[in-house]
Amino acid sequence: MQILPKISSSSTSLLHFRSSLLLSKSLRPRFYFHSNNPFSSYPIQPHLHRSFFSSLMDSTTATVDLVTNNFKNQSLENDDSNSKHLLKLEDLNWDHSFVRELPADPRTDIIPREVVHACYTKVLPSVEVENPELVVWSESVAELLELDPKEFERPDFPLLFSGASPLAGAVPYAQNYGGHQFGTWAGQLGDGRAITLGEVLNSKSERWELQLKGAGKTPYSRFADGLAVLRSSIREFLCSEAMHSLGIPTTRALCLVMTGKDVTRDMFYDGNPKDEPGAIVCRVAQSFLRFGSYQLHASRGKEDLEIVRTLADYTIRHHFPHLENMSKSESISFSTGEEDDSAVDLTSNKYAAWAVEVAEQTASTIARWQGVGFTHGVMNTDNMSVLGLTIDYGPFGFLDAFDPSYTPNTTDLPGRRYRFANQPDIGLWNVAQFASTLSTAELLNDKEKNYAMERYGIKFMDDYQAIMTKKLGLSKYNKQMIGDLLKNMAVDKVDYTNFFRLLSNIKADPTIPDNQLLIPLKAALLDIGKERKEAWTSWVKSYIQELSTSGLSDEERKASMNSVNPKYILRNYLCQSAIDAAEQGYFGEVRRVLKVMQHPFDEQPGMEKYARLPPAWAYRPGVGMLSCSS
Ligand SMILES: Nc1ncnc2c1ncn2[C@@H]1O[C@H](COP(=O)(O)OP(=O)(O)OP(=O)(O)O)[C@@H](O)[C@H]1O
Repeated sequence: MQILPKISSSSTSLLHFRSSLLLSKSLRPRFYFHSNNPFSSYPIQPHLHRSFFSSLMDSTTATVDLVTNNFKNQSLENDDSNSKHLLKLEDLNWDHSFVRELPADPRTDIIPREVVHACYTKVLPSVEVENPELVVWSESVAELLELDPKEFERPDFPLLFSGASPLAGAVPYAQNYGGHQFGTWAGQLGDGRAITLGEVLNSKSERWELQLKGAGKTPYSRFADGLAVLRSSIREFLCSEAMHSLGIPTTRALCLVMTGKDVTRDMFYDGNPKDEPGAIVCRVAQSFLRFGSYQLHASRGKEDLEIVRTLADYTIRHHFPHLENMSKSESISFSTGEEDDSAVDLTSNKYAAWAVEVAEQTASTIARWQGVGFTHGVMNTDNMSVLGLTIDYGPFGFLDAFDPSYTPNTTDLPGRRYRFANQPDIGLWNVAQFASTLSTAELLNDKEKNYAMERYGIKFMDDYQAIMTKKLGLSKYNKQMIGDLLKNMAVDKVDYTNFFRLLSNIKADPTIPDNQLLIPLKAALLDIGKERKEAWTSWVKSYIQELSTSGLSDEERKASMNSVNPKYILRNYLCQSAIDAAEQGYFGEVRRVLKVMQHPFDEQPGMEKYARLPPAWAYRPGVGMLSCSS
């Protein structure tokens, strides 16, 4: 069964949007060129209508504090200096709730097959290794597990984290899930090369799932080999850690081990496969459950709807426990528009409250992607975390020259479905699939489903506006100013990261003569002609005027802007340099890039070369744009 919700394209105001959601029984989001979304300055598919986001732009207010607080919350987890009792690997406190509480595949072989009525299959890592080596590790992830950093020095560490030797206490399994890929239902997918070792509880009762990506075949491997190569593993390791340091919810990475065995890959899908070094990343997250984990069972008809409910209960119990006992005082009431003015009472249905949280967390994460210019590249529903984490670092890319139509994925080129500017709409499309799944399982009614989707839109715009307001150092959201800026940036292909970092050097002094206004931005506004200089000068003038109302000193504003505008971003070419060195056996560069990306907002004297624009070689195939071959 295909679950395809619809959203009316005629919604031009928030009210209209709400009503149209209510009117359509089966909701199907469509993808629009959003004339009012400042990211979409240039039409990609002009024949399509404008985005529903345009209708929300004027009706939500941004609060700068929201962003400040969110960024603060993200860094809390490392603030546990008082509770240091460090563990050996053997002492980890394994929990295995997933295996205990959810239906299992009765078989444990790895023969590719449809696995029905089950959320997972117990399977052991089967990857072959030859003198495996530890390439890089994250002490900050070890801290989450309360793991002694000395454990990384153990001679058996590479064997344990390639899966070649069993880790005491682990009960490995592969998860079963499905998904929509590029908008089409793909059926069962599952962990074809990721094998979970189990969940570890730390002393604060935080749950962390450990998963080896590239550890060998599972029943979900279909025709593939269950393996991963060094280049994609380095990209996943570095980017997940870099995203965390940028304050963006993400899966993490504990370590990366090179197997010592080659893996054959056709990197450009051009019929020229070659051998590449194999590798395994140990990923860590509170949970790797995806929208597709629920979708798969709902797609299999009535008999399996009970599994959707069981999985929903499991997820709420372990990952949204505050919803189990929500009291009336926390209730949120919502008027759904002219046609049906009754309220959605989230206290009467925990699944509705859950769907809203999933929608909002997804929206919030995507707003942060837009803020730093991150393009995921493969936002299929099997890559949408139910915790709103960024998951699956395939052909991702951070924007260099600003281009709203940028997609890092060569497979995405014909339609650019996953282009930068389209990510907010795709997020909604995916949330709609998730909400429809819950509604198919009779956990949500139509009104609750619509409400979850509407909350996505509102939360996205609130967070996005707050982020952009802070990036520019403004006291309130200014749609016109931000829209004009992004238009200028797109015309002149201005580097997204460097521009915002330099912008904080502008002084809020209206007496600065016109011919000096662009001096602070010189390094970002390269090669612009006279006419463009005029456009930029005019923008900077209005910007300075707006700044003068902010009440902040130049120094205060600069400090605040620099806390959200990174100096260092994991550009694809930096990943590639680290990969090239590692493939030659030199791991120092991967480790150095990790260190730099762990402090993206700091100046880091001596490391300036990691903030440079991409060199000419960065435009060669396989660096700035990648296929899914990994
Ligand atoms: N080399 C491989 N061997 C077996 N299965 C694979 C392989 N590569 C991808 N898959 C499977 O293909 C599906 C979609 O691939 P996707 O590119 O999202 O995977 P991935 O990068 O392996 O996964 P993840 O989403 O866990 O990061 C998933 O079911 C995945 O497990």
